Amino acid sequence: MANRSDTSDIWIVDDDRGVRFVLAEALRDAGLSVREFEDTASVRGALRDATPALLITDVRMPGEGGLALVDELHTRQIGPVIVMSAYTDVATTAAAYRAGAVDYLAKPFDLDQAIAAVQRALADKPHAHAPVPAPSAPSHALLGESAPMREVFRLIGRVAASDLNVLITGETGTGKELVARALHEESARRGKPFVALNTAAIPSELLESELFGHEAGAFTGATRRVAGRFEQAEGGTLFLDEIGDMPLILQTRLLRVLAGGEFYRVGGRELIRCNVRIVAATHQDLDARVAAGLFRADLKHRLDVVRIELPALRQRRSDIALLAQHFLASAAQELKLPPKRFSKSALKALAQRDFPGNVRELENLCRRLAVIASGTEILPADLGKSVEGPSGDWTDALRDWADRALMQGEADIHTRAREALDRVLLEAALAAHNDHRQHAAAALGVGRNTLTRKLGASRTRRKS
Ligand SMILES: Nc1ncnc2c1ncn2[C@@H]1O[C@H](COP(=O)(O)OP(=O)(O)OP(=O)(O)O)[C@@H](O)[C@H]1O
Repeated sequence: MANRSDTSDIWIVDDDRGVRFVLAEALRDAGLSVREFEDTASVRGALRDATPALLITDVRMPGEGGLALVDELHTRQIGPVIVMSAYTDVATTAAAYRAGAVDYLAKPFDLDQAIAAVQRALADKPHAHAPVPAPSAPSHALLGESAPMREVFRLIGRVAASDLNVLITGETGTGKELVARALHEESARRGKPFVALNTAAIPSELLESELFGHEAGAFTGATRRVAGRFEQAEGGTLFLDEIGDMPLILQTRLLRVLAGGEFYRVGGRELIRCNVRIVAATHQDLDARVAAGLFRADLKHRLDVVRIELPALRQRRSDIALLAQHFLASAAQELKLPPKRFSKSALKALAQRDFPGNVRELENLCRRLAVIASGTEILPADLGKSVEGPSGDWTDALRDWADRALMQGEADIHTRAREALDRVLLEAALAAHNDHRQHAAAALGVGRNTLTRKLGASRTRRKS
C-alpha cells in the first residue's frame, strides 16, 4: 500500500446518523478532525489508502458488526479504538476489550465523557495485551441496567483480560462473589479453577492451613498432606471474601506470598510456586481499617490495584424490577412450580423498599413468593410487611407482660425485656441466614461485633 497515509482524523462508525452527527460535532468543537462512516464496509474501503488516528465504533450495525473491525485493526496495529454501544452487559463489554478496544462508552453517553475518553486514548500508547479467546457461555448472570451497574460491567470488561488484582467493595449481598466469578469467566484463566474462600467464616487458627495447605504431622489431627486454596486455584482465580477480617498475622503471610509468588505448606519444607490471580472483597471500609491499625497498608496496596465498588440495591432502584422478575421466574423453573408474575403495583412497591440485605434479600423474597403467593399474579399485599417495622400484636403482648410484671413488683424489667428482644431477633436472623453471623448481623442492621457480643451475652445468661 504505497500511497497509504496516516492521518490525524478520528473515524466514527455508526449506522445511526444522529449519533454520528452529535459526536462528530462535539469532537470538531474540541479541535479534532473527523470522518464519518455508516458501516464497516465503507471503513474497510477507506483503510486502503488511509488510517485513522483513532476509531470509534458502534457494535451492532446492519451487515458486519463493529467488533470484527476492532479485531482487525488491533491485529494490524492500527488504532487505538473506542467502542460505543447500548449493550452494556459484561459479555459485550469484555468482548470489546478482548478484541483490543481501549475504552467502552455506554450509550447514551455524555459528550464531555466521550471527548475525555478520546483525548485519553490519543495520549496513551496503544494497549498491547494477549488476545483472549471468547468464553463459550458465561456461567455468571450479572443483571442490571442502572447507570452504576453499567459502569461496573464496563470495569469488569476492562480488567478481566488483565492479571491485575481486584478489590471488590460493597455491602453484604450486593453481588461481590458474582462479580469475582465474572472476572474469572471473562479472563484467559477461564477453564482453570475459581476457588472462593470466606476469610471471616474460618477460625483464624485454621485459616493458614486452609490457604496454604499442610503436611502430614504438621499439627495434631493432620494425618495426611492437604492442598490449600492457593494450590487448588493454580492457574486460576482465588476469591478472598471478607478480606477485611483477616487476622494481622495472616495478612503478613499473604503479603509475602503475593510479593514472592511462592509459599510453604504449614509444616512443609518444599517451596511451592503459584500462579493465581487474587480477587478480594470486603464490606468494610478498608482504608478505615488501615487507619485503625487493623489492616496492613502494604497488603491493601497489593490487593487494591483495581477497585470495583458495588452500589447497594437502594442506590440502583431501577434494577429492582428486572432482578425481581428474573428471580421469580428462575425460582419457579428450578422448583418446577407454575410461573407467576408481579403486578405493576407490586413491582413499584418493591422498588421503594430499602433491602438492607441487598440483592440476596430480594432473591430470597422472590423465592418465597414463588412458593407461597396464592394467585398467579403477585400483588403488593403478598409482599409482606418487612419494611414497616414491628407493630401491633407483639407490642400489645409486651404491654400486657409489662403491666403484669409491674403489678407484681418485679425487678429489672427493662433488662429482661431487652434480653428477650435480642434473643428473639438474633435467633430469627441466624435461622434465616444458616447461622452465618455476618449475614445475620447485616439483616438485622447491626455490626457483626455487636451481634457476637449480644450472642455471647445471651448464651452466658442462658447457661447461668
Ligand atoms: N446483579 C446481579 N444479577 C443477578 N443476581 C445477582 C446480582 N447480584 C447479586 N446476585 C445474586 O444475589 C446473591 C448474593 O450475591 P453474592 O453472594 O455475590 O453477594 P456478596 O456481595 O458476595 O455477599 P456477601 O458479602 O454476603 O458475601 C447471589 O445469589 C447472587 O447470585
